[in-house]
Amino acid sequence: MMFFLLRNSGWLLIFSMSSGLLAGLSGAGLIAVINMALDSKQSTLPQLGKLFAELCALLFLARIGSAFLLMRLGQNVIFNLRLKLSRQILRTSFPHLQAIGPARILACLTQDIATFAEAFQWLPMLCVNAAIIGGCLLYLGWLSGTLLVIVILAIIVGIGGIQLVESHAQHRLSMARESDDKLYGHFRSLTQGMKELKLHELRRNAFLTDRLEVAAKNYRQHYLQGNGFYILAGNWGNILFYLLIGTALFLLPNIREAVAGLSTLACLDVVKLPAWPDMTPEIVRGYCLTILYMMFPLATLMDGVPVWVRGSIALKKIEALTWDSCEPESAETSGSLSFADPEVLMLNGVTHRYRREGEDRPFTLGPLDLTLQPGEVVFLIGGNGSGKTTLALLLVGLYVPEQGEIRLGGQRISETNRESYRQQFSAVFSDFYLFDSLLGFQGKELDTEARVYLARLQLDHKVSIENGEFSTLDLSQGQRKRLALLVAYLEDRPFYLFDEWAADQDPIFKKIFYTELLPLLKAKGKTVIVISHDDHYFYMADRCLKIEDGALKAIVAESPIYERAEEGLTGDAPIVSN
Ligand SMILES: Nc1ncnc2c1ncn2[C@@H]1O[C@H](COP(=O)(O)OP(=O)(O)OP(=O)(O)O)[C@@H](O)[C@H]1O
Repeated sequence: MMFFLLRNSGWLLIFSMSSGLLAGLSGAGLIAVINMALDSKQSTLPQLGKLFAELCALLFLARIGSAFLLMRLGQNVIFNLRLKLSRQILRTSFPHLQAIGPARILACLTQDIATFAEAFQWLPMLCVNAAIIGGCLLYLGWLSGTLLVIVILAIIVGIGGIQLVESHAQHRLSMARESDDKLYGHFRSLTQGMKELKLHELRRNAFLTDRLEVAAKNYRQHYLQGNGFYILAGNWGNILFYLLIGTALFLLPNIREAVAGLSTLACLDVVKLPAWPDMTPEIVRGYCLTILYMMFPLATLMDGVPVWVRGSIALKKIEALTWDSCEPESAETSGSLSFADPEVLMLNGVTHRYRREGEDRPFTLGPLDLTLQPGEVVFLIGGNGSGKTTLALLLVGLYVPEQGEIRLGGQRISETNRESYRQQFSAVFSDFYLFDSLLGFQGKELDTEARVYLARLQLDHKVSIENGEFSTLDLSQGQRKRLALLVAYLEDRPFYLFDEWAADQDPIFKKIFYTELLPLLKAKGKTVIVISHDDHYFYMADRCLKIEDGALKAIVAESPIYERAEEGLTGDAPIVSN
């Protein structure tokens, strides 16, 4: 974690740490002055008082400086991390994001960053307290080298004990974090499957007890064990300091007598034993004061260690989400080749395969060849799981063909121009997402233009648009899909893809979609790919392509399904004729 900080804001970290060190040294200096004042004559008190006031001011300024700098550093790092992570997610290939899964990504964006931020809130305290302890040790060394050795030995024993439990604690906290991922997945099911859970008591109970409760229990268990070890370690360190005070107060002043008594008992030669320091009352008082003064920083340090460890685990977790950030952030930076529209789109021998663990026969789409002409309306039809959406994702460039190639206007689509290629498509997927404003659109006439489409899509009585913001998104699924269509219209791109767009529309709007909106796009020279199960409207397509188990078949005019559609519906007259 420290390397991460140094990499990101090295100078700020160095300044804040130096300031923390100054605070620590001034704190230790204050103890020394107090100790001297307790023992000094009346005549030296004014000088000591002046020194005391100066050290107080220095401590105040250094602590504030260090805390502010570290707070700023922390917030800078969190800000950068949030943006970097979001950018990385957007640059990661779509299949990789699918493989990671939304629960893990969400846990990373919320939980891990929050834990990391929490660790940062401790950082100022950790640094200042570490510096205070350092300063106190220096003062102890100045008081008596022997006492410093004893304290350092105690610290080594303390740290040894802490190390002993730390690996266990860290392991448990890592496991708690793993359980957290699972919990997030269940929380997603809880919020998204609300209706299904409410309607089925047995399912609800099974979900609560077998899934959510188990994951929550695991989390609690690992968290308690992990932090329990830290509590043990913290208190072990604490009691060690009382033992040190006891040693100085009761043992060391009588050490000669105690050693002599013991050696007589053991028949040892006392003269060969090392001489013990003279423990003057001033030294003992200074020593006890310093140890007492060190106890609070030490306890804070101990409390902060698990937070710091959790922060490190969160950071590792963030870094472990190996984003394959190979995609350029924007079409301009991708070294893109521009595509003049309208263009012919060709798929030659394109394949895509899903690999899933434990699956005997992975689904494979293709190899398939397909040519789409500008201004063509093509319907993609086929049974569930036949590969329509997979083909759609390949067409829009979200999936990269494993074999074969895609060409637009003769240009082969590769890593360098894929981002530009994707910008040629407007799509409404069956699992579309609707933003609450017209993000990424510019122009003074945007609201006016959008309002025209709102009226055409019969949404103007439900939604209004002001400065590109929709007044509401609390709409039915069909209405929300119409808004998504409006956004697609405004994008005005050469290729349109609708994945079962009409599935949620009522018969009247279905008819408007197939008989008016699609011909309008065709008239504008757009290439339109429509995934549809509405065989009543297949006659509106220039071509119908059927997918069966990943293989593409063109349905020619003589095909029964096409004929049936043509026979049944040639009488449908468009409602709007422009
Ligand atoms: N992300 C994925 N990982 C693994 N397998 C997948 C994934 N997405 C789809 N599949 C599998 O690929 C096959 C084709 O899926 P696809 O979604 O393309 O079908 P579809 O024709 O659009 O179906 P539907 O009409 O039900 O939407 C299915 O067998 C599906 O289980």
